[in-house]
Amino acid sequence: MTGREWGGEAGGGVGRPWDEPSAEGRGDPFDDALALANGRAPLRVGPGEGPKITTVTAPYAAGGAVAAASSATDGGGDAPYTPDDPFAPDDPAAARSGPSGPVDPAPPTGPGPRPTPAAVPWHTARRLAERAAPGPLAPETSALGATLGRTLAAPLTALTDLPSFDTSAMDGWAVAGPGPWRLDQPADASEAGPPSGILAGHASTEALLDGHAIPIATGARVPSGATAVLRSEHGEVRELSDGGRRLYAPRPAPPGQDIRPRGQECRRGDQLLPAGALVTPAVLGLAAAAGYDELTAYRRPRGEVFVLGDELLDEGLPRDGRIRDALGPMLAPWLHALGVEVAAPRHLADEADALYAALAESTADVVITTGGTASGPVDHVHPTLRRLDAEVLVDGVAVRPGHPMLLARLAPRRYLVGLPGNPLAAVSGLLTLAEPLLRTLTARRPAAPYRTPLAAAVTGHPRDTRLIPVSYRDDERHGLTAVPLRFHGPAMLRGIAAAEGLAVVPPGGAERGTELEILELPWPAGWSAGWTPGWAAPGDPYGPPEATGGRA
Ligand SMILES: Nc1nc2c(c(=O)[nH]1)N[C@H]1C(S)=C(S)[C@@H](COP(=O)(O)OP(=O)(O)OC[C@H]3O[C@@H](n4cnc5c(N)ncnc54)[C@H](O)[C@@H]3O)O[C@H]1N2
Ligand code: MOO
Repeated sequence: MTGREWGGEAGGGVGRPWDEPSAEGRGDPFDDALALANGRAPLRVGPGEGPKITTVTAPYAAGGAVAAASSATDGGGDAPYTPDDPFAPDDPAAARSGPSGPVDPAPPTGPGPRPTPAAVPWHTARRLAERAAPGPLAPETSALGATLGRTLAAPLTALTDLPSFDTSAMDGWAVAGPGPWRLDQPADASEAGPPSGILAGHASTEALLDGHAIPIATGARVPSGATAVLRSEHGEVRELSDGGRRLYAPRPAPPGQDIRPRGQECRRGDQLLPAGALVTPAVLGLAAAAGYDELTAYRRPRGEVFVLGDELLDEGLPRDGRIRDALGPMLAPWLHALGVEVAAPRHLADEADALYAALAESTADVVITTGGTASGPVDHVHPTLRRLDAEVLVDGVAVRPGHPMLLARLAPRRYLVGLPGNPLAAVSGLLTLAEPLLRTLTARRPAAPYRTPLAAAVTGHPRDTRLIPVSYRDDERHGLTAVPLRFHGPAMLRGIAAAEGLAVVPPGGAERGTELEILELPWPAGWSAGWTPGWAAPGDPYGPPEATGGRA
């Protein structure tokens, strides 16, 4: 299969900057990685190039004897930590690993030892995930509020001038010509009560005569003939002997003062935002101001989360060797922030048939599984994908934590991201594979590349990229730096919970002061905060009991 065929499903109608040829060229590294991920020989692998197939020697060990021997110091192992705050300096013992061991080249049909293609480099995996889908899902026209977090499928064009009439910017008087002015009352002013003048929303049809003034409120339509607005604190009203009143100003009121002219912000037909803009709360406000009741935005992908693991509990304290599910509560809102319409996570029993049935029945655009990606006795993800004849696009990534993560195409335009069960490894898989895939499906733009110097050295993995939670520090001496956080073991969430991003540490590590790429987390801006899924009461990540779909 060529690279073009591989990305060749019907497109979604937007320009795709990612179609540009990459520095790695088209076809070869991607096709080779894809072929190997599906247990086929790469199209062409020159001497010393490309991934290699090795053979498993130890039961359930994806990495064989060498991986088992190195597990205490592998990115998959947890370095010893003192109970300390997560902002303490990184522990250099935290990320060392031996090379992958040999594996059997023939794919077995059940869980356990299996051929393991050498992991795809981290940046390549992200690009494969970004290109896995041919483009965004179909655009849909929805009520304004329903488009929050989606991407505009068409430019936002002003349906009206803004402001749509000459508007008073201040409370005071509309005046015509130079002062002093004879003070009028609007025709509908009541005899009793204080003079209100022209209020916002009450269009005056009477022209203001030269030398006259009329009270006006902020936001009210300025009457024709008015040349300026005089603020209430800048004028003085004096009673006249004829019963009338006169308005005096200590300074002249230049023409146009405190009037927002019609069309100041935009003219009808002006483009306010291009197609591809993310619908934020501010965009909703702008669209409403510009006259929109609904918007056309790309549909959110429908996502399902299948949480695998007989050891997982939905509530209470860990007990009897069982632990709380940390991933269901975390992934649903995180996926929502990435643009997914996510169903209540379902726990599935560690049974191959349960996973097979769930995947075969799912109609979601994107299925996320957690756990079961390795080669243990109940790790059913790989065998089930083979049983479903899914096309594995990425099978293992050279990143710590999270290296057993995978990406597969279940059917045209339906995808599965297999996240490892260790919670921080799952976060790594989410940002490495799910985020770029979802970015394409939702037509979101990639975050601007962002690099920040490290506040402290970070030990690297000898061959793999490392993702490490960081928090920003800004001080006069060093400026903005990224502080590596502790508690970044694959099974830990304490570091990431305190983090503002994940630093991308190259193989071999990075010295203090090295500028590293930072993966932003979707919530620092906080715009998706407060989301309550339709399927769950606050604090109940699994929704109603009938939606849990399995035992806890
Ligand atoms: N022999 C080897 N064993 C393992 C290797 C290896 O290379 N050789 N890799 C390790 C790494 S690294 C990871 S990551 C895990 C991936 O395993 P799975 O994806 O199959 O995940 P599980 O075995 O189901 O679970 C791993 C771990 O995570 C806990 N877990 C699972 N789900 C949850 C959840 N929803 N909330 C909280 N914790 C969860 C589970 O109890 C296990 O402790 O494989 C290693 N093994
Ligand atoms: O260390 Mo594993 O890498 O938890 O993915």
